[in-house]
Amino acid sequence: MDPIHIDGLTFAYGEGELRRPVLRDVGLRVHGGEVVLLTGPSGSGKTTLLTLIGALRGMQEGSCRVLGHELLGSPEWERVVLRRSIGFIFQNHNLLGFLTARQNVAMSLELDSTIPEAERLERAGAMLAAVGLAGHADKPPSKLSGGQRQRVAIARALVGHPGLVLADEPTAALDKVTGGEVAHLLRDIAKSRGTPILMVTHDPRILDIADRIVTMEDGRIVDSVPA
Ligand SMILES: Nc1ncnc2c1ncn2[C@@H]1O[C@H](COP(=O)(O)OP(=O)(O)OP(=O)(O)O)[C@@H](O)[C@H]1O
Repeated sequence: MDPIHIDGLTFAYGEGELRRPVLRDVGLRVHGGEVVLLTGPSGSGKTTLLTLIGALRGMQEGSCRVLGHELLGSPEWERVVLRRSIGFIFQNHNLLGFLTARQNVAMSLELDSTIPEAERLERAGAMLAAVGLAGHADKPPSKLSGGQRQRVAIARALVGHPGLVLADEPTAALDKVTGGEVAHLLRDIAKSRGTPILMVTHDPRILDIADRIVTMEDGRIVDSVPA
C-alpha cells in the first residue's frame, strides 16, 4: 500500500455561519520512496493538508490512509503511534536552545525506551555527520548558522528511520545557495533509504529535487505532474 493514500478529503475551519471550507474533495497518492512537492498560492490549503496527513489535526470527511493507518475516526492513541513514525521538518526548525545539536537529535529517539542513552547519542552523532555537521555536534543552536540549524532539524527528523517525512517550507528562511543545499541533502538521504517525502514549498529554486509536483488552488489539487 502507498504510504499516503487520500480520497475525497474535505475540511473546513469554524462552525455554523463561520464555517469556511479550505480543502475540497482532495485525492492524493504518494508512492514508496517518492519525493512530492506541494505548491500553490498562499491560502490554498497546503499546510492544512500536511497537518491532516501528519495526524496533527482531526479529520472531518473523506479517507486519509498514512503508513497503513486510516485517520478518519482514528483514536488519539493511534494518531500518536503514527506521529512517531513520521519525521517532521518545519520552517523554523524548532530546536531546543538549551540542548546541543547532538542532544536535540538524540531526543527524537527518546520515545523508544529500548535504546540506551549512549546509543542514542552515538546514533545522533552519526546522523549529524551524515548531514555534514560532524564538527558541530556539541554546539547549541545559537552557535550555528540558519542552514546548519536546518541540517540539525533534518538529522532529528531522519535519525529514527521514519516511514515518511513531512516538511513545511523547510528552506523559506534560508538564502538561495543554502536552501538548495539543504533541500538536496534531505532528498539524497531520503532517497538512499527509500523514505518518501511530502514537502510544502513556495521555493521555485528547489523544484528540481521533486519526482512529482502537485499544485493546489483554492482547496483543490489542480495539477500533478512528474518533475
Ligand atoms: N487554525 C485556523 N483557523 C481558521 N482558519 C485557518 C486556520 N489555519 C488556516 N486557516 C485558513 O485556511 C486557509 C488555508 O490555510 P493554509 O495555511 O492551509 O494554506 P497554505 O496554502 O499553506 O498557505 P501559505 O502558503 O500561506 O502557508 C487560509 O485561508 C487560512 O487563512
